[in-house]
Amino acid sequence: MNISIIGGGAWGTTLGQTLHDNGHRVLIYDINPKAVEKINNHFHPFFDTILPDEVVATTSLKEVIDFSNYFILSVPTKAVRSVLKEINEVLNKPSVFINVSKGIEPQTLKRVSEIVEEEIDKKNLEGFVVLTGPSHAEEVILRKLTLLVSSSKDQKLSEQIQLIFSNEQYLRVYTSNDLIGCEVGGAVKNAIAVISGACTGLGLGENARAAVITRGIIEIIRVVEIMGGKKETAYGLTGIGDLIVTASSENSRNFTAGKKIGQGIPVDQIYAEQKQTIEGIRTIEAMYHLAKEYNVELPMINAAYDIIFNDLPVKEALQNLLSRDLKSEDF
Ligand SMILES: NC(=O)c1ccc[n+]([C@@H]2O[C@H](COP(=O)([O-])OP(=O)(O)OC[C@H]3O[C@@H](n4cnc5c(N)ncnc54)[C@H](O)[C@@H]3O)[C@@H](O)[C@H]2O)c1
Ligand SMILES: O=P(O)(O)OC[C@H](O)CO
Repeated sequence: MNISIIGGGAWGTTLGQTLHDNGHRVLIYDINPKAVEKINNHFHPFFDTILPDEVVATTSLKEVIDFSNYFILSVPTKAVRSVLKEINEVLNKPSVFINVSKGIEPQTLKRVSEIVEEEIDKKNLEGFVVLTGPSHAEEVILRKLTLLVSSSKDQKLSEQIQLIFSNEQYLRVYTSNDLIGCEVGGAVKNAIAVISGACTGLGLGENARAAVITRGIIEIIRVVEIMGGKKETAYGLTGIGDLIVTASSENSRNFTAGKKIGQGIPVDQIYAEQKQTIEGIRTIEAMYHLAKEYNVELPMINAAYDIIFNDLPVKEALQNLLSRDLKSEDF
């Protein structure tokens, strides 16, 4: 198959290699000419890896649209709406959108599937799939074992995407019928990973990390349920699985950003120093608004919001969390 990849960063380029491994032809589109040049010189734009000659890139949106009717969305979530508007202006055939970005729009609380439905003309929207799960690009590019989940309202389509991405060497894809749960888990785990990193930056230890991960899954479940997903989905790869890999890894951009927050580094400086996408801070903003709008209890996310957006010192935020009424853990 021909498959178009929108966004040739760490993840999009890595998936390009996987699709090539699986016998597909890929064309990557990126707004950044330097990334495109690197890929066309067979270097991964972020990792020290030589790419297969057939993994090629372009800065031409028209070229990537003409190339196929399967589009992988691997730009940061904040760019998804604008890039879809641009695609919609040129697109003239029914197409499938496979989202691999992980976030929720703070202003609208929309998931990427909803943004796609709003921005792509109905006649050209053949289907939507989210492909998500615990997957550091650093490992997938080295073909290290990884499990993902493909989910769509259209079961046949999620099975097709499962087949396209799976191989017997390193990548196994499961399907799920809970699109909302998969989208929400993948997004909210980034917010919890920032919080986990902040604990490490503050000098707290593994006890604190285990506590953040465990109470984090409770906050994820609350969001999944309020947004219409199934809580069981959060127990799987797209929830607990992705939370573990992100909230306990120095490879994670979200964990690393959180660590810097814990060390008292201002968020503007973190964004300026970190070239790659950090989704979690924006998701903390989205979840803070969701908690207010739907009256959901998200104490860790609210504390993180106060640190990042209201300049509350990290130690004070922690003190506030610890001085809440004592309660039972019974489920
Ligand atoms: N890196 C990973 O390990 C990983 C794994 C799974 C999912 N993700 C998710 O994938 C998404 C992308 O992450 P990444 O790590 O590849 O980020 P990245 O910063 O490495 O790459 C993003 C790319 O998108 C390009 N881009 C930005 N705006 C664009 C636009 N309007 N048009 C075209 N290209 C544009 C950038 O130039 C950049 O090359 C994020 O939502 C992330 O959470 C990342
Ligand atoms: O490096 P991060 O924090 O963006 O996480 C990457 C992936 O989402 C892990 O599944």
